[in-house]
Amino acid sequence: MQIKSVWDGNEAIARFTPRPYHTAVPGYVYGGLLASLIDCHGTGTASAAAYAVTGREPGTAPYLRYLTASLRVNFLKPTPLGPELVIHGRVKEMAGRKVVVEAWIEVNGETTVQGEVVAVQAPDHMIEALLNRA
Ligand SMILES: CCCCCCCCCCCCCCCC(=O)SCCNC(=O)CCNC(=O)[C@H](O)C(C)(C)COP(=O)(O)OP(=O)(O)OC[C@H]1O[C@@H](n2cnc3c(N)ncnc32)[C@H](O)[C@@H]1OP(=O)(O)O
Repeated sequence: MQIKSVWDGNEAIARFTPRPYHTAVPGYVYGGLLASLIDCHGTGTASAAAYAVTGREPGTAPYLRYLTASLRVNFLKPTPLGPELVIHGRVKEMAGRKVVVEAWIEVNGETTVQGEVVAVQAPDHMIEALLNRA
């Protein structure tokens, strides 16, 4: 998704403006795209939180990267196509290699999508693959 998730010490925020081809019902954003945003931002939030609790600088080695073990998405209201979406992520639970992140999407100040990501720390060989991707 190429989103940039920014950690503010309490939660992570990302912004994304869907394009006209991200549509299913005319005028509204495709749900699969919204689920992907929750997924990407949820795993990014898990990573940022893992660095924060260990007092480490984000993005430094040894790398802390997360895989999606479970993704749940509730579409509360149709999401209008056009305005910028604000994706929020907040840690609900953190234990061992697992981080549970609650995430939601706001448009025009209204929450239209709510989700939860169970993220598990990626094994070393997958972290290598993530770091080496084009
Ligand atoms: C803000 C700044 C940003 C920073 C910059 C970040 C940049 C970041 C960019 C990269 C971002 C890439 C994001 C990729 C996001 C995908 O797209 S990942 C692709 C889709 N996911 C997959 O392919 C995963 C496939 N599944 C697996 O590989 C394995 O099942 C898993 C998920 C690694 C878990 O297996 P495992 O390592 O054997 O883990 P296991 O010991 O069984 O379980 C560990 C814990 O997780 C729990 N768990 C495992 N599976 C589940 C499940 N399905 N449901 C609930 N709990 C579960 C277990 O119960 C256990 O919990 P505890 O008992 O410890 O409480």
